[in-house]
Amino acid sequence: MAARSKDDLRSPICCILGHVDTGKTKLLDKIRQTNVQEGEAGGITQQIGATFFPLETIKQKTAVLNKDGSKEYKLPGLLVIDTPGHESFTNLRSRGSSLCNIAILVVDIMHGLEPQTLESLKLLRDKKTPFIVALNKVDRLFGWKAIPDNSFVDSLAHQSESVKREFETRKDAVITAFQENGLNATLYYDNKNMGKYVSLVPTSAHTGEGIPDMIMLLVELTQTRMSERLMYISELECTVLEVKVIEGLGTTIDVVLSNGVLREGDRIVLCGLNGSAIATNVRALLTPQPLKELRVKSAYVHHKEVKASLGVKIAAPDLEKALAGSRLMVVGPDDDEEELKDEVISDLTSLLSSINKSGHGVCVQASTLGSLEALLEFLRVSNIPVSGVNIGPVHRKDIMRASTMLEKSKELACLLCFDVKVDKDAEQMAEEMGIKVFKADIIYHLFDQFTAYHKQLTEERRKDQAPSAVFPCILKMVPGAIFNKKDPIVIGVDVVEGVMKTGTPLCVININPETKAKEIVSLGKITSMEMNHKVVDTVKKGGSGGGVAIKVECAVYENAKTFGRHFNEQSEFYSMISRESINILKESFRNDLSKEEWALVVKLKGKLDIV
Ligand SMILES: Nc1nc2c(ncn2[C@@H]2O[C@H](COP(=O)(O)OP(=O)(O)OP(=O)(O)O)[C@@H](O)[C@H]2O)c(=O)[nH]1
Repeated sequence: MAARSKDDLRSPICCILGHVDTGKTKLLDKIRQTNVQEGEAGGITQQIGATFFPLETIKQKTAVLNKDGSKEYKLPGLLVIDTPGHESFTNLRSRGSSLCNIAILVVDIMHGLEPQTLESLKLLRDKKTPFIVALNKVDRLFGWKAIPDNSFVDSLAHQSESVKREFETRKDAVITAFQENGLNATLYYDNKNMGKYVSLVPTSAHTGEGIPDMIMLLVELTQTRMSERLMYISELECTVLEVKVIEGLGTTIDVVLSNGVLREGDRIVLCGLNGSAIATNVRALLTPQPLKELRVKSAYVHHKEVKASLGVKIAAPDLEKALAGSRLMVVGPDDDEEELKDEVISDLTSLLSSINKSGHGVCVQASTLGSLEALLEFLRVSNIPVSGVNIGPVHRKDIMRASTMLEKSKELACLLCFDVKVDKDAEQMAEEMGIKVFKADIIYHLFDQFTAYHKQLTEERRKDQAPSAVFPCILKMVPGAIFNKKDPIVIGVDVVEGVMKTGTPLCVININPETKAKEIVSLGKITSMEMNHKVVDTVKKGGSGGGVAIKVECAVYENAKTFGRHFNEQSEFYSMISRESINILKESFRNDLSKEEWALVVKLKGKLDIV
């Protein structure tokens, strides 16, 4: 255990999340913009997938809020995870809390809460990650007068009454929207209870206003509310962000070291794409060259040892199949390598075990372990079964896997792709085989696409099956209402039970006078119905009033049945259901029948001896 001295404090790791175009990148750029003179010690350093702000920079950036010098700074710095491309972004969103101590959820003050804001919010709450909300783009309030890089409170005080009013209205709308999503939020300077309320920091990534407030809040929140344990270097905690091929280095992994120390030559284990763990030795630990040394030939600085928290590139053999989102562990002198391998791979296997063992479900594909986890959880909650998963770009073999569902269920013969590329061959193959491929960068868009497709297929199937669907009914003849005795039979009936539809085949049950055996006699199908001189196609129990005239036609003339011989005024007429027709009802018309009508299906099944 490292000594609990100030040298061993680690910097908190901060992620930025939010809906597209809210200004995440711009905010990052703005806080990265350095006032530190070139070459001055303690400057901001760009790391792999992250930017490090040393204490000195933090002090400078928050100076407008600390004019009397009363603020206390206990941190060595702050590591802000960059979210340049989409891939690492989703990775961080889904794996967020495992490497992120605090998050900034960016909301565009002009747009309020947007779909992805809610998705990010859910993730932060699920993972119990503390966060603040940057209410960005305040400079877009009509008539805003910018005071660059100023504290927000002071800037607001300089605005006209109408700007202040617009700010209040928009801020209140955001607070209400958060409330509707079960979250208490308030302006950070009104927040007296950080445990209960989330702080809103108004910012402008364009003018820099509110950015001192945001950084100060991050500092205060992390140093007061983060447990000491998290702050001190203890066990190694390291997460693979991205797997990248770099000329001259081969396949490398970009990792965030969130706790502990990594050394050149360390034996490391991590999760592999094919479900087995990778064990290899660190050949090089690399960070980008500081800006002032760009003239140096090599793009990277080599380190013998790196200490949390930071982003670092690892070059090592056998990383081709490394899995983004995976944990990385170091095999210590007392560790059993096999045990560690089992441990890292358990992240993947526990995910895989959550999928449907019966092999009935959609296939899903995601960019990283973290995003796969988020997607599977979403599908589980949405009751969409999953039969196969994979990570990385979609190839032909993934389409093959999805095609095994074609025979069982067309709806489920699809591939839900979250933030992954689909190669051309695979796309063509899917098209030829009739496998639907859905692609989206936002999880619930996949859900929307899938449910829309599901609905469309259900509608198509209902249309196809409608002629074979037999709704249950029991009919009685209205006394004397015989209009035609045979082919077509035309009689007046009442619906005693269930629902009568045009197209329903009818039968009667007679007892053979000699053998006393039960005989089910098919009469033909109802081809038309008329009530009060109007053509109708559905009549429910109790809805037949003074009777419905029905025409029953038999497809084969020789089979035609006659009044007086095969049925009479006392006969009960039944829908002639079958095993097949019941299955169709269950599959496509389940919700069209009431509980009572389903009970009638069971009753008719008994009467007609259907097993
Ligand atoms: N007026 C104003 N515009 C802003 C501000 N922040 C961002 N923008 C603009 O909003 C647009 C989106 O900003 P980005 O920083 O790319 O947004 P993002 O959230 O990173 O977007 P994605 O990476 O697509 O998710 C750009 O045109 C920015 O110039 C702000 O504070 N004020």
